[in-house]
Amino acid sequence: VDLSVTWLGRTMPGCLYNASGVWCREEDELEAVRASAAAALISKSATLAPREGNPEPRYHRTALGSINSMGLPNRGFAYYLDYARRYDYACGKPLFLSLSGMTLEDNLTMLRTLAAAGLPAIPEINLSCPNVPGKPQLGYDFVATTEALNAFDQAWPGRYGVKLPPYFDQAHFAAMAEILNRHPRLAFVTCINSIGNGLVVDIDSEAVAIKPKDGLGGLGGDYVLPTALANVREFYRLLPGKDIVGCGGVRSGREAFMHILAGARAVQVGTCLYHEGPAAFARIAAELAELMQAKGYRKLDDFRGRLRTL
Ligand SMILES: CC(C)(C)CCc1c(C(=O)O)[nH]c(=O)[nH]c1=O
Repeated sequence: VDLSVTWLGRTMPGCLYNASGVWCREEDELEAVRASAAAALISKSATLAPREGNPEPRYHRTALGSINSMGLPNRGFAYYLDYARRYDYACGKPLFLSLSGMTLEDNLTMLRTLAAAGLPAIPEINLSCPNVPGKPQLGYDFVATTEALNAFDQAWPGRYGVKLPPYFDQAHFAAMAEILNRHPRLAFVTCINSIGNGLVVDIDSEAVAIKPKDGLGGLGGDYVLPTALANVREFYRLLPGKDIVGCGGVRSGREAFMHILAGARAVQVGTCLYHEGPAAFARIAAELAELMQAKGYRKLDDFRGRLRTL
């Protein structure tokens, strides 16, 4: 069984890697992912300046997944750029850098600096990044998204990707697709980021689970799998020629299989990785291979995007 993935002009040895934000803020975490069965790696969304992030508790696990309001804690763009300068690209595992500037100008500064460095690292720009206060996150503001993508095309000469928040309305899928399809160098979209502003309540303490935002936070894990699959499948249909990276609810070979069936080129693991660590990649890959073997599939192209409707 062959789990390799060819995209962005290269072949990665498998189809699984980390979701930005999980096991990727510090160099030792990135190195642990790279040394694992992960087939690629992506860094924690970088802002221009380092950030402490929100007060703790800011992450909480539940029986069905996770809630977080981390607040973009990261070492700052220069730290991840330095890692990208020293990275051994010949290892065959692509390095992605997630960017989440506090302003559009910061995103452009990071893109221009990365371009000047001339490295094989690929930017994945986080469209859940903060927008003007009082306005929705960038990915939910179609005018701001249009302006941002036009600016990214000017600041970055190569191929890039964006991390999308989940959409829940057919008109929103269509509106975003119309925008994304105007950008030929936008090579991939990663669906989905956490489902925003959930609220977890503890009935014993009669309190919320996390401190920031009076308990509101992004949901991950089992909670988000159907929404993640829907976003993968809709954008797979709506963005011909672009790759979709599946993210959301992957905890075994089964969910990885579902994401690829829905059209995913590669698959990211977040909440499950947070708790299991990088050993999760070998386990999930083995489970996926076993599932493919049982179904008579030899490679991912045998079933990618073949989700049947009734
Ligand atoms: C939510 C933001 C802080 C604006 C961006 C960073 C981010 C965070 C975070 O750092 O809180 N958590 C997520 O689940 N997704 C994200 O994209």
